[in-house]
Amino acid sequence: MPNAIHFGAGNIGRGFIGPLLADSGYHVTFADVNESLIDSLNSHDHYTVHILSNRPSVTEITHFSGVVSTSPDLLNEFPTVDLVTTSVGAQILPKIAPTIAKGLKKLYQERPDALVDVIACENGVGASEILRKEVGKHFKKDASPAEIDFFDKHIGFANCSVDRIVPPFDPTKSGNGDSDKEQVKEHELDVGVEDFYEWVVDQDALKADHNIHGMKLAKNLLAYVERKLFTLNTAHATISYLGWLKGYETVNEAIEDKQIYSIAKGAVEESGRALLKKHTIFSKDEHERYINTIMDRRLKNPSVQDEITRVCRAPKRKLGRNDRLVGPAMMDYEFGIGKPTNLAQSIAAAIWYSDEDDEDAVAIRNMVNEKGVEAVLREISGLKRGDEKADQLVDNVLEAYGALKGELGVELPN
Ligand SMILES: NC(=O)c1ccc[n+]([C@@H]2O[C@H](COP(=O)([O-])OP(=O)(O)OC[C@H]3O[C@@H](n4cnc5c(N)ncnc54)[C@H](O)[C@@H]3O)[C@@H](O)[C@H]2O)c1
Ligand SMILES: O=P(O)(O)OC[C@@H](O)[C@@H](O)[C@H](O)[C@H](O)CO
Repeated sequence: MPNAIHFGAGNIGRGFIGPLLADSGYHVTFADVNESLIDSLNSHDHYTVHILSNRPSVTEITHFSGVVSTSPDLLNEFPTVDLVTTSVGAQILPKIAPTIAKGLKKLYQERPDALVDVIACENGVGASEILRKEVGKHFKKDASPAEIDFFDKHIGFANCSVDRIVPPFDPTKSGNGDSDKEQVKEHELDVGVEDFYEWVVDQDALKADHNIHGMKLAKNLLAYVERKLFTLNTAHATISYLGWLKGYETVNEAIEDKQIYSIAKGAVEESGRALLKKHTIFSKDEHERYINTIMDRRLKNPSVQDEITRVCRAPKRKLGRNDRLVGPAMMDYEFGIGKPTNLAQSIAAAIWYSDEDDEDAVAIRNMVNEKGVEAVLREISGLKRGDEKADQLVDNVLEAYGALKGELGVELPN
């Protein structure tokens, strides 16, 4: 039986990547910092994935175990590993890199001929490449030439696009009916997922053939990553930041607000125009269908009750230069498309987001109060002063930020 180590036993780990690996015959060792989650994984021989749709169904997941990611026991899993995957959050990748580096050294000692791939299943451009650089720094420190050769030639780091909405799971709120026996949550490992999924992996970066059902292989990975991040995630974030300011708690509530729907649709049209110019593999008709499926089917799925605070989480990452808001807005300027007014409203709403339980949001509000909004755009979003296009976006967002209160007709936080 092939073996996979998956870092992050959260929603995507248990609800998407873990199940695809298990269904393809892998034993999955989940590695997570959450000790009680690991105890639970080790004390159950199965858990259930609930498909949240108007035709609900369930799949039972078996052949998994858990290990605390900070425990030395995790290193003992590496000599038999075939594939390493992650879904911990892009900002966490540098934290797990030293462990992966140590594990790969152990793998080299016991199986110097092994070919192993590492796939970071995170929202973000080039996540596996970022992980490769981080792991490489640790692996290559004090490494022998043979070890360095092993790292460079035997370990693949393949970027991917990973798409499946996996909200916090509460079967009583799934919209599938409380009385439906199939939807009763058995234990805390159970997870609810939308029926749609897409996992596209860079075929040129893989060192081995892993035969995983549901994993699509493709060249032009950047096109798939940006199409997904700059459409699904752009709309999701826009709906959620504006929704939070208007007092909604779920994505379903916020998307029914006509003003929010219209800004979100405008934002994905603005990003879509640039995406089609940059990535010519997608036709205009195909992209229009892609947008419509997201806006009118996936994000409106009444069986998926997603929390706005989950979608808004980590706003520093989401305001990053290459992420879902600033990334497509800058692409509009770069491809001469014009002023992305809807994206600017979305960026402004993200800066206004002030959930006290979100440490990024608190840091952004403090920065706004101490240094002003422009500092957020320059320092967090990397919009360099003197770069003409970046300066245009800054002006556009500052205008949107000031007008947002009037536009939405709500009181905004300090
Ligand atoms: N949930 C979704 O709809 C969805 C869809 C596509 C992609 N993603 C991406 O998948 C990744 C995970 O998202 P999620 O929704 O599953 O989050 P989550 O919070 O449900 O799961 C993350 C898991 O990582 C663990 N973790 C955190 N730090 C760790 C560390 N240092 N070592 C080991 N484990 C650690 C946490 O304990 C948690 O169990 C993110 O990059 C997200 O953008 C999520
Ligand atoms: O996971 P994040 O924090 O990057 O973004 C929140 C959601 O938009 C995201 O998890 C989506 O549900 C997911 O990307 C769908 O594929």
